[in-house]
Amino acid sequence: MIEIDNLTRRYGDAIAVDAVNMTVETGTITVIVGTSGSGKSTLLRMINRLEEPSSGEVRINGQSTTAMTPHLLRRRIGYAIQGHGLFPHHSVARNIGAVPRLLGWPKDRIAARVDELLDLFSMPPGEFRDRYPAELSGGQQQRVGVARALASRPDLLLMDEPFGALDPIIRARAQDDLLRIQRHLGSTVILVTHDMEEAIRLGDRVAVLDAGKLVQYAPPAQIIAAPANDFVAQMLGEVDRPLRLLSLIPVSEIVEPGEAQGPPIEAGQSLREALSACLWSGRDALPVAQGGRVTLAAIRARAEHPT
Ligand SMILES: Nc1ncnc2c1ncn2[C@@H]1O[C@H](COP(=O)(O)OP(=O)(O)OP(=O)(O)O)[C@@H](O)[C@H]1O
Repeated sequence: MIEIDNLTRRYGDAIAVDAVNMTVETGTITVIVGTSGSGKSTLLRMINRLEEPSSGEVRINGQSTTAMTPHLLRRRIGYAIQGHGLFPHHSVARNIGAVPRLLGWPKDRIAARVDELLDLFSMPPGEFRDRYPAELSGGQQQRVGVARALASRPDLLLMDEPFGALDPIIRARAQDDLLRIQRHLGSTVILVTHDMEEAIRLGDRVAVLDAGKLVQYAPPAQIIAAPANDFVAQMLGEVDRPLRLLSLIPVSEIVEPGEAQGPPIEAGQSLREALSACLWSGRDALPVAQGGRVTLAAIRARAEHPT
């Protein structure tokens, strides 16, 4: 568990992060979202002490980070940034193995870990381990950056706009990769983005920052259904709120007995996908592969503003 306790960072008279309190559960993804200059990166960088707090503290599993040597702390915490920050003159394998090497792992253990991570990120080791960053696409470089951050099995992975530079299709794939790998490894992830869509897609909990203050910290469904103030509502974009809400609810929640025509939808797919299938095919109900049906009327009822 990561406890952020009254964490504050001042630069002269300006307050970049203003008395933030939040608790991050082990094995979850927390996304910090806010507009430019809201203090997201500063908050993230105080967790691994790339920035020192002006006041307050961070505790990892009950232990205050102020008591730890910064560079030793940083070896325990993975850190991935936009533009990946790979060493250009080191091979992919050497880049991924950087922290395990610092930790003194034996060579064969590092090599096995590099191959395991490349496999996990769908980059065949035989093809990729000896390449240099310049011989990779932007998306592949990004994956190597995240693989490097995960290499030593850190307790915690901090990610600062890791997918910011990617085009929308590669970005969606990178997000899926992260979700899959996080579930597989059970890592605790804290990720910074300015994109609310990304926050809702990835976060078990979403922390909204405005001018250094934490204005809401809640699961995505709650942020959408009950934004804490106008700023959060604005970040969500009023027009898309019903669709965002539907994207979080599986078909299984509103499946009902009965028949429907046409190709079936899976119970695990989202109501947003079901709505899209209804609109595209002009039908007002879809059969569900696991039995029963889902109707347009029931989807509409779930998209209405919660009272
Ligand atoms: N080293 C510094 N010296 C002075 N002010 C700083 C410093 N670093 C950050 N700031 C200020 O602190 C505030 C928060 O910056 P921070 O980089 O944390 O914001 P951010 O939300 O990550 O923004 P962005 O999305 O643009 O990266 C900004 O007003 C910034 O100008």
